[in-house]
Formats: sequence, structure tokens, C-alpha cells
Amino acid sequence: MIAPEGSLVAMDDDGDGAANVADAASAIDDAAKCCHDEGGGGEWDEKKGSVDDDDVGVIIGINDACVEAEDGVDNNSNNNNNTNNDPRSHPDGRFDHTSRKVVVHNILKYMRQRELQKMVTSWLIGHETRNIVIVNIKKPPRDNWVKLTLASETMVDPLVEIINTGGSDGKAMTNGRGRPLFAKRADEMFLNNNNDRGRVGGAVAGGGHNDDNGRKRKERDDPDDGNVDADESGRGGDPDRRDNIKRNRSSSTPSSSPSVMRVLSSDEVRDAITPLWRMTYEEQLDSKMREMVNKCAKVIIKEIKFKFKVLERESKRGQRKSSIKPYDWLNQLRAIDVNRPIPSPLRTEYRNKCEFTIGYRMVPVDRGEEGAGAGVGAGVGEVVEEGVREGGNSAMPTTTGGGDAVDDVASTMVKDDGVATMAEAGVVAKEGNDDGEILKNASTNIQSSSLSSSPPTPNVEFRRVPAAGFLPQGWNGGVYPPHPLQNMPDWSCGIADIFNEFLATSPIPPYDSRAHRGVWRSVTVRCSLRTAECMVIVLHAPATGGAGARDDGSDDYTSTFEDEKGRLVDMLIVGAIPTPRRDYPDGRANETHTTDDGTETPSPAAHVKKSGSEGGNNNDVSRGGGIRVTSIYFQEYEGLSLPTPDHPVQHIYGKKYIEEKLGKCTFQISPGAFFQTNTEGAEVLYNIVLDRIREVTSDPQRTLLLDVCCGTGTIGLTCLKEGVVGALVGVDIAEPAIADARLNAERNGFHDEKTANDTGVVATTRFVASAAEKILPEVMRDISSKVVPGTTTTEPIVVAVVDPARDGLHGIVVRTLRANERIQRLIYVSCNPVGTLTRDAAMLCCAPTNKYPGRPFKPTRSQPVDMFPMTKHCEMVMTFDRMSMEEYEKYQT
Ligand SMILES: C[S@@+](CC[C@H](N)C(=O)[O-])C[C@H]1O[C@@H](n2cnc3c(N)ncnc32)[C@H](O)[C@@H]1O
Repeated sequence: MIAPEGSLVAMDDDGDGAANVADAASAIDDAAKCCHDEGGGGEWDEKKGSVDDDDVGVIIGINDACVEAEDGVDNNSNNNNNTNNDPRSHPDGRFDHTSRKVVVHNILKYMRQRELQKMVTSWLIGHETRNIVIVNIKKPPRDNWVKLTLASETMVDPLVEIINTGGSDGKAMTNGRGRPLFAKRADEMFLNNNNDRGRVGGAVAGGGHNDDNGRKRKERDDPDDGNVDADESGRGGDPDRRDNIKRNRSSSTPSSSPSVMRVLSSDEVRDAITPLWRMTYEEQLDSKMREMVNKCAKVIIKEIKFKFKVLERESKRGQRKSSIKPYDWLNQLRAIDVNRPIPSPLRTEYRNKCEFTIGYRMVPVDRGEEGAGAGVGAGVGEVVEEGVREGGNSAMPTTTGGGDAVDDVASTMVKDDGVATMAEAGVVAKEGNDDGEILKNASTNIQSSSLSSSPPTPNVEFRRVPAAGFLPQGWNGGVYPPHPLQNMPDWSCGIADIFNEFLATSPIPPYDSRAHRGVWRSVTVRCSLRTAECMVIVLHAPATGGAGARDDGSDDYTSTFEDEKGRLVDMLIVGAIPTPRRDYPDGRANETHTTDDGTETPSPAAHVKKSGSEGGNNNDVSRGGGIRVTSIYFQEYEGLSLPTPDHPVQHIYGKKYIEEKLGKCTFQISPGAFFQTNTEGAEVLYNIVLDRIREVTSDPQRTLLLDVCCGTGTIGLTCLKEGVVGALVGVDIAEPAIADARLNAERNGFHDEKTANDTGVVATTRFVASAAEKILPEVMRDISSKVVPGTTTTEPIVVAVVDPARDGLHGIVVRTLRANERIQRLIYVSCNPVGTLTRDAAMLCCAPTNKYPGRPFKPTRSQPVDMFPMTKHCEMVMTFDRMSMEEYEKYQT
């Protein structure tokens, strides 16, 4: 591996030809020093005696490999480019955020960085032959667990074993005070924390700076697509998707004890992916309101109070010269007043983007239904019937309603004995019959399952059918169609149907993420009902097969791959997307929706037509039924997790982007760019941002908006178009998003550096493609020195909007925003309000320290917006105002 510039490589200090434990320890020490540098990632707060940013900048190698230190930037975030010199990248250059992590519990809550590193190093002493390389250590402050990232998935189980059995008498190692440590695969933790997925010990398991998941990067941003394999890390926040990814990861983990897999009913699929679907919409909002109060607002108050206690302790010890009293507002009854969540204009079928995993569906072979189930929309074991594709000339198979058939097999169980699992299906299918190998379920050894409420049915036979859909039970449970999910629009199910038909007849199998064999991985569909455009992105492994297959040279689909791609494209573009037969719960199909003027309409289509006509769109699109695919991409990827937003794509058909109308603007969206997944909900969200800006400025010409994590420029350009600001600086890490943002500026009338907008305000736009933590200090200097366009003043009113991915803001970004007192109002749009928002809010509002200087902010408004009905996820717009000098001085002692 090449060490990144400025990082450290463990030297063979003792001249034995290899970097060993001692070398590693010395490198660790150096790395520890490195972490104190300005701009470093996880910073150690000596005074607090804890790791502040939870990301300890260390790499420990206990094998013949070299030992490196991090470059100090939190590349764990899903949004980082994958470079070969990133010490956290996979040894072969691939970025892996998934199953390489181990969580160790019962660590002492307060440990200095160096102690922590030495302890971790000591676990490996005597086990050098196991060749374990720890590439990252993350410990949240004040928590008693640590998360270790290893160089390879194969090192995970050996490390767990060492920690759990490597102590005296074969017992677990101890924490230095005699308490036994307990290590577990991180992906198993996700499985076990269904109700609060991804959180461990009260903190985000993915690490403070990270999640989503999701892929710390990963962690993608559209909250509820319930899926899986390809995550847009860092491209915003898709909580459901993250949840799904966790489900997948956890279930692809080999388990030491046999578990039982059960075919889920449609209701159970809904429970897994849209857990609030059984509630009325008012109940859903009530539940989100409670969550925002208890897990967001109250936690922020607690965090700030805690920081005051630490300061007090330090003052008593004489470690601090000046001090500051806790703010009075912290003890007020509703110190952070949370408003009731604003409802989503659409309550069903609101997603404009859906991601389906390609894998295998388990179809029970019912003697009367032999040959059933080629379509993804079909319920398990159900017969596919011929249907006519709307707007097209071909007869495409569509499916009959699937719910009954699924319910019929709800009590059927199959033993996941490590042989007949879905994860292995790719391999088996290659050897056997892709679209119908029959698996016999052993009637013995069937165990009770936490998922199961009904007894197992012995001797059930299953066929594995290639399919695209969701993985509500993870990989081992197989793929389920999206048709029962009420948040999925018709067009997405129609696309799934096309894929199912294609996969059923393709000689090329789906990708098996455990064996790394096969080819088809996932499909992402993005659609605008307002412009009637639809983009399909097919993620696939190389045609030569996955890495697992290449090892033994057994898979090579190069001779048929191009033909199969062509066949798939033909199927996608032959006509309008077929209208699927949905599998909605009784009486729920025709939920009402609130239109812009507050009236109730029966379906999303009515709302869409209304909005569309206002926006000048005359497409007669009915629930997506008349939509055609307008753009197709293929993306080859052989990494273990998900491609980054910048990963190359191959444009195959149609337009290179889709357009979406939002407010008064039209936006183009490329394959790698983030866009809010609920268009109507995004309008509500952006209106709140507009109101919050209007509250603090009556002089748009002098007002500059700093849009951090701007994506395709949607928030900033909306504010320019509405004339509430005169200048916009947008920063985003994703190059495709920034390229779109620049074009979107032009598309919406901001052609040059300076353009008078509709309201007469002279507008300037500047979009920068860079990680905010790298560029923000420079951007802030620049803002302070330039003359405000259209004026002669160098004193702009600066309002900042931050809308980070689930990972939240990097510590450097928080510090820069806080230190720059020209920013009087900061509007934080969070897709992770119960996670990273609480952390970042505490940093913005706590008393000033060397690390977080500047007058503190104060949360003044909290407005949740329900962007993801039926899921637990909720967006939050929290407004922070700079504490006045007068008030601030009051607290100084
Ligand atoms: C939730 S999206 C918000 C996008 C945009 N504000 C919108 O509403 O469409 C989060 C964005 O943060 C970007 N991002 C993630 N990490 C970043 C970083 N370190 N620096 C700058 N942008 C980042 C992602 O590329 C993504 O576009």
C-alpha cells in the first residue's frame, strides 16, 4: 500500500525485515501525535480525556503488512472518493465499509487515545500468525464500546474469537479492570437492533461521523427505499435504504448457529420496510413527534449540559482560566420547542427513486402451481399471466395480485442451514438450473424463529427464481417484490416486473454478494411524474464474473453479456412501463393526499397533475402508468459494498439525465447526484428554509447563502429564484452533483456569474466540488473579502444552510461555521435528527473551547417534516441563531 501524503508508515524499526507489533506501536504513537494536528479527523481532547470526534486516527497492523496512519480526514464517510492510498480502503484498492467491522463492548468509558490504541494492539500480541490488520478504531466519547475496522472480512471472525476466548482459561480478554470484553461482528449488531437499527450503546454503530449506513460514507440518503446493495453513500439520507442494507449485511454474515428462514407474508414485508403502515397518518405523525422530542431535542439539551459539566470539572482542577455558566435556556420547560411534523403532501407512492436488489426469490413449490412465479410482482408461488403493456406494442407478462399467494405461504419455513440459503443461490444456480432449481427443506432441525409466529411446515420444496426487489430479511431471506409496499409508486413495480421477466430468461445469474459470483447486482430507478422522465441504472459485476468466480475461472459471461444488455434495453424501452397489479392491504390502495391548496385527492396522480400543470407540464401521466424509460445506464462494479457517486457509469440509451420540477425551478439529475426522494415533500422542506431566511434578512441583495452539502443546488437555486438571497455559494463532495448544480443554475436563468433574477436581485452563483471539511475555511475567507454583487459593501449578511448526509457534519465544518461570527443564522436540514444532528447541535451550542471557538449558537426553531410516510424516518429543519454578545457576556465568569 502507498501511504497517503502526510501519513505515517510503520518502519521496520528493529530491522527484522517486517513491521511487527513493536513497529506498529511506534507508528501508533506517531499517528496519535498526528491526530492533534489542525485539520485532523478524530481529535483527542486531552482535557476531556476522551476521543472527541470518535474517530481515532490509527492503523494497527499485526502481521507482515505495513502499518499506516490516517490522513486525518474522515474518509469513512460514504462520500469520499476511493483512492488507493486511502489507508482504510480495502487492500486491493476497493473501498469496503460493510462486514469488516468488529464491535467490542465493556471498554472503559474514558480512555486516552494512546491507551486505547495500546490496548487494542495488546489484544493481538501472541496472535501474529492470524494476520489481523486493524485499519481503523472508532470510539464514541463516553461510551463503553469501540468499533474496529479490519483490512479484510476474513479477519473479522478470528479477531472476535481472540477477544472472546483469548483471555486466561480460554475466557474473554478483560478491560484492564477485570471486566470481560465482548466482541461481535458489527453487522450482527445491526441484525439484533431492529428497533433502533445501527445504534449501539446509544450511539450510532456506524461511528459518529458515519452511517448510513448506511455506508459511511456510507450512508445513503433517501430514507425509505428499503433496499440494498448499492448505496449512494453520502449522497443524502435514505434511512430505509440504510435499514435495508443493514438487514442485508447482517444476514449475509455466516452465523454460528443455524437459523430458520421463513417466507414472509405481504403484511410482514410491509412491517419490515414500512413499519408504521398499520397506523393512521395522524398516529404516524404523533409517533414521529414523540421521537423528535425525546430522541432529538432532549438529547441535545443533555449533551450540552454534559459539556458544561466537563468544563466545570476542568475549571475546578485549574485546567481552565476563564469559565462560562450553563445557559438559562437549558433549564426552561421546552428548551427546544419542537413543532408537530408537517405532513408529506403524498402519503403513499411518494418515492421518486427506488433501488432493487437483484437476487433470488424463494418460491415454494405447491403441487398445484408448478412453474409459477416468473414475475417479480407475483406473490410467492403464484401464476404469471399475460398482460398488455400500456402504450407499447408487445405483450409483456404482468402479474396477478400477489398478496394472497404470499399470505398462503406465510407460515412456511425453510431451514437456513448454510446450504440452501439465498446467499449461495448464485453458486448453486450456476451449477444447476437458474430459474427453478428445487430445494428440499429438511424437516429436521427446524428451529423456532423470532420472525415466526406459526409452526414450520416440514418437507416444503422451494425453487429459486432470479428476481429484483427488496430483502426484508437480508440476503438469506431472498428477494421480495415491491408490490405490497405502499410507498412504492406503480412505475417502480412495473420496472421490477420487466426485470423479473428478463432475469427469468437470462443465462447470466444474479450476483451473490457472499461468494462474489454472478453478475446482475441491483437496479436503481429514478422517475419524475412531473416531466414523465425515467432513468434506469443497472449495477453489475464484470462480465467475467465476480472476484470469487475468477479465482477458480469458472464464470465467464463475456460471450453473452453484450447481447443480454441489449435484450434488457429493448425490454425497457419497447413501450410505456407496464401497469403492475399491486398487492395493497385491503382498503388502503386509495389513500387520500393533500394537494397544494389543502384539499384531499384520491391519488398521487391527481396531486401530480395539479402541480405539473402549475409548473407548465402537460403530461397526462396517471400514477406513472404512461411513463416510458428515457435514460439507461449500466455501471460495472466489483467492490464489496457500493460504488461511490463518482464511480464511472456507461450511458447506453436516451438522455443523459432526467429533469425534475421543484418549486419554480427545473433541475437536471445525473446518475451520481443526490436528489430528495420525495419531490412534493422537498417543496415543503425548502419552503421552510425560505421562511427561515426571510426572517433574518430584508435585504436580499446583501444576503449570501452558504449551501453546504448542496447536491444539485436545489436549496440555493430555489432561494435565488424566490429572490430571498442575492448570492449563493454551494459546496458538495460529489462531482456529478456539482456539475448538475452548475448546469441547473444556467437552466434556471442564472447564466453568468451575475444575473438579475425574476425579482430584480443581482444574483451570483458559485458551486465548488470538494469535501466541505477541506474547502470551507477557504470559502469563508473568500466570502469575507469580496464585495457583495450589486452593492459596494463587503459586509454580506451570511446565512448558512447545511444539509449533510446521515453522517452529519465533519468536526472541521462545525468548527468553521461556529468560528465565523458573520454567520448569524444557521439552518440545519437533517435526515438523521436522532443521530448526528444531536452531536453536531451540541458542538454548535456548547460553551466555546479551543477546539470550538466562537460565540455559541442557540437552537431557536425545530420543524420536523415527514418526508417518508409509513417509515420511522423524519426530516428535521433546526434553526440555530448566534447568541448575542450581550447574552453571551452574561454567562461569562
Ligand atoms: C442529503 S444530501 C442534500 C443535498 C441537497 N441539499 C438537496 O437537498 O438535494 C447530502 C449531500 O451531502 C453531500 N456530501 C456528503 N458528504 C459531504 C462532504 N464531506 N462535503 C460536502 N458534501 C458532502 C452528498 O454528496 C449529498 O449531495
